Amino acid sequence: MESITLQPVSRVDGEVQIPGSKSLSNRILLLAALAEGRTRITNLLDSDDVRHMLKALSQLGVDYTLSEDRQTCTVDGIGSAFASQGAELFLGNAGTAMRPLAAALCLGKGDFHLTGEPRMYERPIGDLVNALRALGADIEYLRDEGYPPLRIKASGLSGGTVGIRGNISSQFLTALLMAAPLAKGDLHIEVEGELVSKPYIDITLHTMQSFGVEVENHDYQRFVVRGGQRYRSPGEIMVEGDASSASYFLAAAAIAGGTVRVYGVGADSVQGDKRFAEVLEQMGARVSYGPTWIEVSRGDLNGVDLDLNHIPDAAMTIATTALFARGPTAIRNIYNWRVKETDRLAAMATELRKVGATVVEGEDFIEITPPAELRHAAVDTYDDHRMAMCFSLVALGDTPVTINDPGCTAKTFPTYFELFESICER
Ligand SMILES: O=C(O)C1=C[C@@H](OP(=O)(O)O)[C@@H](O)[C@H](O)C1
Ligand SMILES: C=C(OP(=O)(O)O)C(=O)O
Repeated sequence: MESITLQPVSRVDGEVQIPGSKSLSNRILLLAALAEGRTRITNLLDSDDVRHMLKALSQLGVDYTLSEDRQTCTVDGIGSAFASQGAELFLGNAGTAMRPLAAALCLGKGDFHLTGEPRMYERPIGDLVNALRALGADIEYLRDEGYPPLRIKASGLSGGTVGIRGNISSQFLTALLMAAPLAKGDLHIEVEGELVSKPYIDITLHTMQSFGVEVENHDYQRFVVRGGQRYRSPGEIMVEGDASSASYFLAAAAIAGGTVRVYGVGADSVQGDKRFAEVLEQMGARVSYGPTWIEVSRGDLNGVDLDLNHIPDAAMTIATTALFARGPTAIRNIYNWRVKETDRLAAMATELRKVGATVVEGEDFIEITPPAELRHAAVDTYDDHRMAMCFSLVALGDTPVTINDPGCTAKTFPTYFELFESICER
């Protein structure tokens, strides 16, 4: 389908079970593959990013079985690093596959090519490659210096002390941390500069702990991981619902509730994006929590001025929620929006203007002043699932919205538009 037009929605109400977290699904799959023993994973996300990880693991010789709905996966861990000759792994545009696999593959033996979609070749990986090279890895850039595709000739990683820059993507640190226990010696990792997207490191440490590995965390500045270890299967592990995916439903309730309750992510969630609900509350929505759910009801929304570096994905949802607030909203410290699925700062500014907002786009911030009346526009989505999902919220005003290429939500949320419809009243 080329585009979808959502007619104006007068009210939203209901309950939604949010599909599994992308971040947890891909971490758990990788660690289950490396671990000793069999792991039964439930509530796995079925989306493009996860399919890329699954296919890569299969090419690397990992045996697993999937249920018919692909949400239960039993993985037979190999109990060591990967060994393979000439594997070419196509990882689409999945950062959670590219970065962690690049590090994990260096641990083993063999020759690997990591490829992806054109946009993946514009997403930086140089900081991670530099750190891996310092630990003895042989990695070659096959096109542009600092970007995939990569060729890795693996022969193991040494221990030692290594620096990693933190200001572009936390996924570089995540990748090093997850590889570290299988390095030959103890690894001391020092974060250089600001660490962005910090809560994703908690997801990493939590997942490693589920697979039997403890990490010394010195205030997110220095990490120590003992080398020569193995991951151990926890037996069974359930993937939480995706907190970033939940943000669209919670925002819809804040704008046009009724009340919406999302199940799968709640107060007990390990995902930083659960804190999106706090931002809605600051804007004026009513929010309540259970251990595994969050509920939001409509409020009179006011604009906010916030540093949302800790929730970069859910922060995009605030940009379109801002269309329904009184006064301007500023979202700050989000430079790395520019190196994700698209340049999200530029894309967001362009499309918000199309629906009538006044927008200031800074190098690392965006300021949005809502229009008196929203305009019907055909919104371009730039092959970015979050652009498509964020702009669906425009239908909560009095005008329709047309979303071009809605199928791009398949990266993390293939069933998004169906579930969104399930809470809409017209
Ligand atoms: O580690 C992860 O699972 C992720 C980390 C974040 O990326 P950055 O660390 O690049 O901001 C986030 O945007 C991405 O969707 C998932
Ligand atoms: C930035 C994102 O994805 P990735 O895991 O590819 O970095 C995202 O899902 O918003």
